[in-house]
Amino acid sequence: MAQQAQLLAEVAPVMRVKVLLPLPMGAGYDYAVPEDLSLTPGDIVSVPLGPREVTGVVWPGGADGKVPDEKLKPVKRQFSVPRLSPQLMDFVDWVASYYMVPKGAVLRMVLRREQGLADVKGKTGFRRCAVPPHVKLTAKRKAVLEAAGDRALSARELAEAAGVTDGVVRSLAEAGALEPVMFDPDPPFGAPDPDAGRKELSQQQEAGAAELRALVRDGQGTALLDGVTGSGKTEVYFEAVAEALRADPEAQVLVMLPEIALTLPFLKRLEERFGTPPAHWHSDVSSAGRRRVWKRVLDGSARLVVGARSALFLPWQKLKLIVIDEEHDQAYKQQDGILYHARDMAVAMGARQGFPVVLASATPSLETVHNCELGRYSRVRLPSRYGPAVLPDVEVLDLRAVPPEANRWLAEPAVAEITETLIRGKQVLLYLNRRGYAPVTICRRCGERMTAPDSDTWLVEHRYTNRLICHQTGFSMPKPEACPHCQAKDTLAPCGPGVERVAEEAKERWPDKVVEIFSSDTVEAPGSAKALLERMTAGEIDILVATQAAAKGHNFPGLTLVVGVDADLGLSGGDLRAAERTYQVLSQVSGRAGRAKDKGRVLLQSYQPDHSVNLALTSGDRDAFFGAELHCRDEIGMPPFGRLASVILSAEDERKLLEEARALASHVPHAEGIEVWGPAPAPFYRLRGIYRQRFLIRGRKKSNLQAFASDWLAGVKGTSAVRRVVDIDPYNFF
Ligand SMILES: Nc1ncnc2c1ncn2[C@@H]1O[C@H](COP(=O)(O)OP(=O)(O)OP(=O)(O)O)[C@@H](O)[C@H]1O
Ligand SMILES: [Zn+2]
Repeated sequence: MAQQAQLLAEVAPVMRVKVLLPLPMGAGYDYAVPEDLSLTPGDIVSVPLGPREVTGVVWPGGADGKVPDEKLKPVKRQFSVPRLSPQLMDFVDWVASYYMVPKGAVLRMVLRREQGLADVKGKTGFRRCAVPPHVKLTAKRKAVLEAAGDRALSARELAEAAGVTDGVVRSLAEAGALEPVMFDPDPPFGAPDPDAGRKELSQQQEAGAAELRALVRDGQGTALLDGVTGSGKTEVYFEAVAEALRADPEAQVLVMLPEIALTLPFLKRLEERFGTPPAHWHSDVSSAGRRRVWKRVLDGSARLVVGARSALFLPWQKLKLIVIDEEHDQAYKQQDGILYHARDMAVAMGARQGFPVVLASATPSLETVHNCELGRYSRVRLPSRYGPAVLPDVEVLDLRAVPPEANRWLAEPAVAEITETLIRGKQVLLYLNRRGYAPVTICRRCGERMTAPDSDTWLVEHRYTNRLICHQTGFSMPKPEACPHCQAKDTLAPCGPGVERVAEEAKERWPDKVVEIFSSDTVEAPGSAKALLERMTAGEIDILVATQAAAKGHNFPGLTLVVGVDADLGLSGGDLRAAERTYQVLSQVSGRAGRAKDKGRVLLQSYQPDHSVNLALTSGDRDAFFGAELHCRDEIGMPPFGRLASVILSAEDERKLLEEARALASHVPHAEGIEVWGPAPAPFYRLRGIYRQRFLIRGRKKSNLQAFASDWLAGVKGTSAVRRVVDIDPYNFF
């Protein structure tokens, strides 16, 4: 018997599992399971990899058995956290195949906040207690005692609240005047209450809400909430959120916003509506804050999450609804790393896992409009503004007839209307989607255009910081006194307007008014954006000069006039979506005007007053514009009728780049309905010293571009000198 058992032990195969690591690798590795562990797919483990120890996940599909037993390394340990859900792992696999990237690279987006796995030690906090009589109370100590409450705060928090150093807090605690308590550094989030702050809905809103509630009860499908600016889309989709939370006490809901840093007021609104602050996920959130969200999403206790696109890859346990606000926004497309589109991935995730998705916008993308027309998405309309507010009048100012004076950017009729608005005590928004002072800096003597040293991009003058900055790479330098080309002094002149220059003009024209600039340069920290928006909301700013950053979702009750300083700006360039985007931004910006009782007005300064975008904006006939745009796209077989993918080659060595581009060009496989254009140099051919060439693949709607691209690229051997990136459904060709 004993002999037999020994024999069995010798031949019994080692238990193995496949572990996927968050590294750019397509498949996982096999590892041996130590006897004291029992592992299931989804378990988060730590394994040896060369000299390192790496966190990975036991992946479905089983071990491949390629490595012989004796070479197999054992799993080091299993983290005592809930396992990843099978749905999430399926999603990782699917994203990897759709975007042609290794699974491990997608897993890295899930495990990025793996510090959520560390057994974080409880922190000591301090709270108020009876102060022993012998304790001397200085002013600083008194401030600490006043700031202390029944809830424990860390020494740092308490010190900050009292405006003293940590030392003061600690010495008080040592003297027994504060009670030390252990507290969880990642406390669970409050349970959202679906009925906490429900607003009375208008009839139109109630009808929309009823449709969305039905969608949630159905548990599947995508709906477009298509409502004009100020119609109360947010209030309406809150009802869908409430329904999902109500239906299942474990349900998790994700509300995605394109730019959360600028949307802090939104968190407040959610808190009021659901009675507790939501979990908040974004790159600007502190790493401790993100650790808390990650951990609490994984254990299922974070049920309401507001996040940027990367929130899609949180370790969801029971996701039951995703809402994507401003669904048309291109910020949903990731521009580096894995080039995913968060809206498209959310819709795909909902369809695969069987939960509904709500897309909200006043200016939906053509893709979404088309999907509604095909009946793939349902459409819920909110055609009028909430309450007494009505949509603004839009007028185009023909700059050919009334050009602004030299080096000025506001035409006479716009100036007159601004003056009149200010006299009435109302606010004005001057919109220009150009950061900085002037987009181009030219030498008046030799005509040299200032460019970045290792890029083909122009440098933009920023007076605010007195630097020349490249908006593509972030390169910056102080503005030189002499022209680097002809060495002449003081000849570098700004050319064209940026927000800073328009603000300068506004200050000159209306010297007693408060003029502020809202752009990503002037409001870098989320806190300063918030402060500026609050001042604008409170009516403390008369003229706000703003880029797109101000176009999204803000409510300024005193704002009645919006001037598009250069409404043509978005129309130039060979971009497929130029007209669509320009239309979207201008109507979002216009939507800021007259959201309270006073009717708003919008003036668009343009050299192309008859462009279809301007006609659609003035007539308010959005659907006609979309119809015409869709027709065009159909004729040329472009999305949403056809499909695109681009292959971007980049290298420091221009010769090797061109060689590889030529080799690829001569090996394009033949495939029915698929065409390849290029290679063409990227618009900024040289960026940070890297040269780039691009191919564009166009196929039919049902073409498998992934298979085509992978065959093609596999057929031409690459070199390590040339990087290849495939962008599926590309948005920007840069
Ligand atoms: N039923 C309601 N009761 C009270 N206030 C409402 C109601 N509906 C909307 N509002 C208010 O009207 C304003 C506009 O609503 P909301 O921000 O939801 O509109 P929106 O359609 O999302 O607008 P936009 O597309 O411009 O961001 C908000 O201040 C909101 O609080
Ligand atoms: Zn010069």
